Amino acid sequence: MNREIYRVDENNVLLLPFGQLLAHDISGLPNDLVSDENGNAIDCCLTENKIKKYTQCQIVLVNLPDDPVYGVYNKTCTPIFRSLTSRNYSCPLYPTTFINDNSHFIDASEVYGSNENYAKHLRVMEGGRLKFSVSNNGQMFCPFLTNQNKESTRNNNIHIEYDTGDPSNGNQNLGITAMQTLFLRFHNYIAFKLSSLNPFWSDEIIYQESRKIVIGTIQRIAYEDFLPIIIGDDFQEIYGLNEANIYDPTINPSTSLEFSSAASRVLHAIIPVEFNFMNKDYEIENSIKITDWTTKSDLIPLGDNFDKLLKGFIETPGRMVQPSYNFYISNYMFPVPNNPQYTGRDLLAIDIARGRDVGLQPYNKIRHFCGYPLAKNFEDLVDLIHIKDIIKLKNNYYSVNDIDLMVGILLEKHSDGAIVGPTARCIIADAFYRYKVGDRFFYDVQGQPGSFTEDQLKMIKKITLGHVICATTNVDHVQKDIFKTIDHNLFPTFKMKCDDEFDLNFKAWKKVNDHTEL
Ligand code: HEM
Ligand SMILES: [Ca+2]
Repeated sequence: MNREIYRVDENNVLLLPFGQLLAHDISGLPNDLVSDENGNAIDCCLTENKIKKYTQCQIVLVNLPDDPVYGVYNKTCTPIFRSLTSRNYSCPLYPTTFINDNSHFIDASEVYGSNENYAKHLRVMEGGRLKFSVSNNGQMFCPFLTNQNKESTRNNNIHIEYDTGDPSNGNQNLGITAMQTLFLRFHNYIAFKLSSLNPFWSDEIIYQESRKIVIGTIQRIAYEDFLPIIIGDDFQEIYGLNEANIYDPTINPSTSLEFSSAASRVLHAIIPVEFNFMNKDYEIENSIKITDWTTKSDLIPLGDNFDKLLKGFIETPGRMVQPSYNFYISNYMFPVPNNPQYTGRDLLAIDIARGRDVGLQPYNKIRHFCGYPLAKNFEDLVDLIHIKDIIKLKNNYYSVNDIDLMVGILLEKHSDGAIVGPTARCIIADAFYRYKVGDRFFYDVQGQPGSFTEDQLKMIKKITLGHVICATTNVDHVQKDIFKTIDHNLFPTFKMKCDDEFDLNFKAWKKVNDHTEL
């Protein structure tokens, strides 16, 4: 039985995996399993470990005995781990810095890796291509790692893990794995096109040029198709995010923890209960519930599943952002099959705990930072939060200054044209502004070494996620507004055939002189 009744959105499910891909481009806080002196995994839920013994056990979640879900399983503790910090050897005292495993820039690090060694490891070193595995029916996937080669960190029931630029998250669920696959294929597709146009190019030139195009494509989709849905067209304009990009070396392009550990996670609310596998006739052939699909990465290369999964993303209406996550993700995330003891987790509880782990300022301070009055009491929150929610806050927090950032921004009324409220919108816009203006290699920056030519830029600006899907899968129709649900019966003309409309031409990369180096 589906325990979840939720409002659906005009946006489709595809917004979710693309959003997650982007989220893990800019951040990945390592919070590894804790081991003892002998390297054995430690159970943070054992009484003696719960609070003091191991620093990383300090944020275990204590579940109350009357918890409607965990109470039934007599599960009084959920083991989660503190994020790792970096050592600071300098003299003056600085606040603790949290390690980010992924490069902060939006640079497709989830496809190429965040350091040179890993980037090399992912390459074939021939024809500019990335390594890949081939399924039984000849389709390309991220390289398969079997459990014999690499032990699954999450669940030893997974038969395949994929080698991606973001090893910690690329295997987390079918959605993100599908996006990793899509962009791996897109890289190799471009590499093939460029090497056909310029047969004299070396592996290195083809790899770097293809990589630049993939990064440019992800950046363009992020700013022109994805972000306006999240923060609203008007706000994006007012914030200066649509202006011609002039690199400013004084802008810090690092990921802020307010963004990665709170504002971006508001989009966890759009995680649906199920993913649908849909065939060419728009029939749902199979649906996988959240409690299952986080552990089913081996489903993707079977038969036509990959195409059907993408079709399902495009055609299924998404979940609306609302102040709660779906029932399954907030109770049963990452279950361990065949384990008689219930072990699911609560993503929302983890998000709140993570905010405390990394020391986020409370909601009241951040909303003030975003230009709203500092609330002196709960009632002052009424400008941004509905009165019925203020009452709930009052029942759960002692002071208005205690409200967790994650909780406050989830409860804010959505801003006009946006799917988040004013404080989340402000943090998200700030992050995207800095990723763009502070990035010397952002795709539309001109006059830097390696900047695209005018013709190349024109071409990049045309590439939508629809083009990427058409170029790399057997999905046959996509819509121009790729993140909107379009009813193919009511609006058949909004759907375009991949063959006709989504051709990609890379002639702007053709070098006339065989000796020209890029
Ligand atoms: C099926 C979909 C998703 C699942 C199952 C999922 C699950 C998770 C989990 C388990 C974490 C780590 C929590 C922690 O220990 O702190 C996480 C972190 C995060 N998620 Fe999601 N997520 C999903 C989709 C998304 C989406 C759509 C976004 C945003 C657009 C997003 C943004 C983030 C961010 C920014 C982090 C923090 C990354 C870091 O700094 O480590 N996630 N997510
Ligand atoms: Ca990155």
